[in-house]
Amino acid sequence: MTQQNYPEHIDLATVAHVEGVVRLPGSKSISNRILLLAALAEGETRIGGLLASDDTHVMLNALRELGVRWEAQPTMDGYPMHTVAGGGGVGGVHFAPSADLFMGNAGTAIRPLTAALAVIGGDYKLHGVPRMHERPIGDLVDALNAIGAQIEYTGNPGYPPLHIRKGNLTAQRLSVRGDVSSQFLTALLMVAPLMAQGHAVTIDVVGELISKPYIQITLNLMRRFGVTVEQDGWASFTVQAGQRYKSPGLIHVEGDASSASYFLAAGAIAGGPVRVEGVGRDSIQGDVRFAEALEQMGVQITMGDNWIEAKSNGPLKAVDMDFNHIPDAAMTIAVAALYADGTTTLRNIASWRVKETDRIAAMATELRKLGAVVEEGADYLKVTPPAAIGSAAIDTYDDHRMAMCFSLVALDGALRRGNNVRINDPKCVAKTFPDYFDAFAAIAK
Ligand SMILES: O=C(O)C1=C[C@@H](OP(=O)(O)O)[C@@H](O)[C@H](O)C1
Ligand SMILES: C=C(OP(=O)(O)O)C(=O)O
Repeated sequence: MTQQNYPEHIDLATVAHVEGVVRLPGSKSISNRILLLAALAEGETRIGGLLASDDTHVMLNALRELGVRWEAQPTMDGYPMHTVAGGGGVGGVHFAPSADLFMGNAGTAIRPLTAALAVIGGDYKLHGVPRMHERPIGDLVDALNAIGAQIEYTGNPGYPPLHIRKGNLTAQRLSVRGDVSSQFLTALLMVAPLMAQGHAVTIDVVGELISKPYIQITLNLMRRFGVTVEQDGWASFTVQAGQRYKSPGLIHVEGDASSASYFLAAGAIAGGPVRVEGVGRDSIQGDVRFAEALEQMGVQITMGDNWIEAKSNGPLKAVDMDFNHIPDAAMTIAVAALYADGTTTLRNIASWRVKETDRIAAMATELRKLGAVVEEGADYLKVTPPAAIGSAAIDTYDDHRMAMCFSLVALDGALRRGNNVRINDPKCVAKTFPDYFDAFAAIAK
């Protein structure tokens, strides 16, 4: 796995100011979607800028176990170029007939692969780290089993581990709940062309769909691989018969917009300007809208096609916002709220409870350690900053975003020298950003 040699915990040395340019690692969401689409497509795909982290290694290793040929070659710009041999398109996808696959804690790997393997058929076991076995997958399994898939739970019903056997999928119409994770709909959309042989396939969404911008990423990348999806609002999606995934040849992975949030927030809290390169106005990721939230907090934001810059503009303004569209980057707002001039409310974030940890509970616990007054609800968080941020050792719950979010407070401590904030178990950043603390140290001068 992708481990940097970080110590047991990180204490930042004293820094004078925060400023600089950060070249972002590739987007996790885009990387894992492209890998699977490339494996399902006709022809060979060359992928520039793929994220190298635990989540993408899980997907790459699974594809290798399934007999998909891929290789990585170094390039002049420091990022490897991955080449994935396609599976021959719809009807021509030949995965190994059986495999035992470790999915780590990568939602973007287990959910789409479950759908793909159920549709392709074979004898597959999928399992992950203990937390993965607490993350729901029942809505996706129900949707697939209802149309003839053979997926069994080998642990607790509704959760991985899973055993997938060969089923007989024939449906022209299926439905899936959209209110626990958008990844279930993403998974079904990605395999819909494999089912749409001889007839169209329509997917109906039951319940209010959450995290909608991630569906836009899915549809955008499917289009890049030659498949268009007809959309009836957010309620139903149709893939017409006879479409096949075709390799676009070369495809480039944007920088990760969720990873960008920590650097932008650092610029917002501690001076700046801090510029991130790799995402900007042209991005297909919803999390670029984190910049809008910062703007509402009074931060000076400038944006180019492929970069975003944040500069502090005095103390932050407290906000009361719905963050359903950017659940990952919203965690960064919860920590930035420590520097606001009043109570910040994050609404409509229930999905936080079923991610790497119960993020609403974890965030509330750790913010309180620093002296904040936090009110926690089933789907919201209210953060009132303390008069002075205290010293604390922050626990990270094996959640990369907890570690990256709270690095902002460690930074504040290092700048103002009044407090000391230690980050326990920083290695968990390996899920999406293995050298995060090195990149962070480079802007804290
Ligand atoms: O499809 C994706 O790439 C993702 C969707 C989101 O999950 P939910 O749809 O479960 O909110 C997000 O939190 C996750 O990090 C990545
Ligand atoms: C929720 C996340 O990951 P996953 O793709 O495993 O759902 C995340 O990266 O914040």
